[in-house]
Amino acid sequence: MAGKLIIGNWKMNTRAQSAQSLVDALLEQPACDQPWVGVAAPAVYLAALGARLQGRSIRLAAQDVSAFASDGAYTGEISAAMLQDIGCAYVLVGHSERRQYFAENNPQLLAKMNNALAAGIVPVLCVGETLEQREQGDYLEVIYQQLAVLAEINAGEYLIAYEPVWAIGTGKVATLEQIAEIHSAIKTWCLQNAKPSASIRVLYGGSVKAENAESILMTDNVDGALVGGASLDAGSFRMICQAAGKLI
Ligand SMILES: O=C(CO)COP(=O)(O)O
Repeated sequence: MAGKLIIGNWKMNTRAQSAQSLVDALLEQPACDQPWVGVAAPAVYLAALGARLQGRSIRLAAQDVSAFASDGAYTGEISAAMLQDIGCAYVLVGHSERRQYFAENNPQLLAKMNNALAAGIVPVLCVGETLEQREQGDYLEVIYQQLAVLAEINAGEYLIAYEPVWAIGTGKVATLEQIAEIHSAIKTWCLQNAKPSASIRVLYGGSVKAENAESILMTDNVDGALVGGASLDAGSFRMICQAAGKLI
């Protein structure tokens, strides 16, 4: 798909009613009800939102998927097949908050990626360095280690999201130069090391807002945005989607 992709990551926010209202508000906006717009809602609301989105263009996304492939005795887990069953098109894999709070590592993330791909869901591998890693200067090495998962994947369509940890929820957006440097490095690494599908697409995430979306989306090698806080406000998210729509 050409053009820019926008995925809103709601994280652990909303209630059944507010999740429904948010999706309803987005569906009313032609800029948002597009196949290049996705919403990553909390797992417990995905089924209801999937039903609401049937026949519409906005894509449903999950925030995580189990590393276990098949049904079975894995209390609390949600499989890729379950996510596919309720209409998820995308799933986030290895978000920095999951790496931080759940110690997710490359072997687990590879299993999650493969499970999503086997279920026909496009996984979005999230990578990014902490402030300390950036200040130490070895941030590219950190990102390459996170990307190493992709070298183990044989086929299938996936996305990458570059989210510098220091820019998430902080209001500190990376500069356009920093974004361009990393996105270009990610694509070069993938060309040399991964067995990608048709194209390598890299989204940027970290304090993307209505005010900065257009300049970020116009930056070299930025194929879209993964939006946290601003995706919880229908007006802000609409403006970000509008900025993306102008660039098709
Ligand atoms: O983590 C993010 C999206 O996955 C970014 O969050 P913010 O847009 O709130 O900084």
